[in-house]
Amino acid sequence: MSHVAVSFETPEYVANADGTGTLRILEAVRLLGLTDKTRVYQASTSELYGKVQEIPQTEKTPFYPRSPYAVAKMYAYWITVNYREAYNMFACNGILFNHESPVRGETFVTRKITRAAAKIALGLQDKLYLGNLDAKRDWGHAKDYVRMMWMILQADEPEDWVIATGKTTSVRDFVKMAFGYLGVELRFEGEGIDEVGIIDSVDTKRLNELNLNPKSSNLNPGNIVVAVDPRYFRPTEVDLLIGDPTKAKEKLGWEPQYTLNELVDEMMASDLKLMKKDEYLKDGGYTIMNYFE
Ligand SMILES: Nc1nc2c(ncn2[C@@H]2O[C@H](COP(=O)(O)OP(=O)(O)O[C@H]3O[C@H](CO)[C@@H](O)[C@H](O)[C@@H]3O)[C@@H](O)[C@H]2O)c(=O)[nH]1
Repeated sequence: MSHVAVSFETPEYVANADGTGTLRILEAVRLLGLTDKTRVYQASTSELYGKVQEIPQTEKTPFYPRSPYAVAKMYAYWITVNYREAYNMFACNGILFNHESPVRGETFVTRKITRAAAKIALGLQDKLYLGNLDAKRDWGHAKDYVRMMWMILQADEPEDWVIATGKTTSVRDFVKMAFGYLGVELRFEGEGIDEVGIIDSVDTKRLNELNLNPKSSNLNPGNIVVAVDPRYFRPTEVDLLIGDPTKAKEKLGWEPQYTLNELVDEMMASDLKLMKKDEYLKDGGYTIMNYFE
């Protein structure tokens, strides 16, 4: 269970799956006598930092979890450390900051944005509704992070590691980057729940390059394509995350290979391709499913 907002609706389930679930795996290794030949990677998270106590966040920054998900993950973190110390188990926490890709679940904010931007470009959707546009995240490419998971398990000693890019970007700026891929410049106006994203300009040459038809798309200057829906606000929010991956770089030689721009471009290209299938079906007279968070 990895969705922070959903964890407020299912707090007991997340404690069981993400907290006690980790204990069950560690116990299985111990009780089966597999400690000497097993290496355990615990998918820890930057959500542990929550209401951040230090900027940027390192392996030494104190935790302040802000959701049932993060509290359950806090148990998972410490039980992993405890089994390492108590039973000499090769058990590690990878404290991964947000990592994204074209196969990210559609209810996480990056994918929700790239899918919607692609649908708006194809005339299949009018508007994208989001929650907190000010939230800032340290977004990296999942491929870089999964490579690091593997490196953590090959290390000489079991340790805990921060995996991050060291850069932070707001949700609002991520939206601008996604529309930027389409040759569209957005401007934001208004405040709080009245804030909207309006199309400032459209580069028709870029639309042609992408084989998008300006007439059937919803990309027209003046169109409101982003609005705020308070249903997506969280009872307690994590406002700012930015990690310091110095330890991983220096001790394991990890270097991320993707920039955020490359990640956004890859996600946009993939979602345009995916949504073109919907366009094809719609043109053929079929009903297009609407996907909502
Ligand atoms: N999901 C979502 N988030 C929104 C929206 N509008 C604004 N946001 C804001 O966008 C930020 C990122 O939300 P998510 O993409 O849902 O990710 P997350 O809460 O940061 O958690 C992800 O990253 C953690 C760290 O790696 C993971 O531990 C966690 O499982 C998840 O993958 C949050 O501050 C959230 O409030 C929206 O419509 N939907």
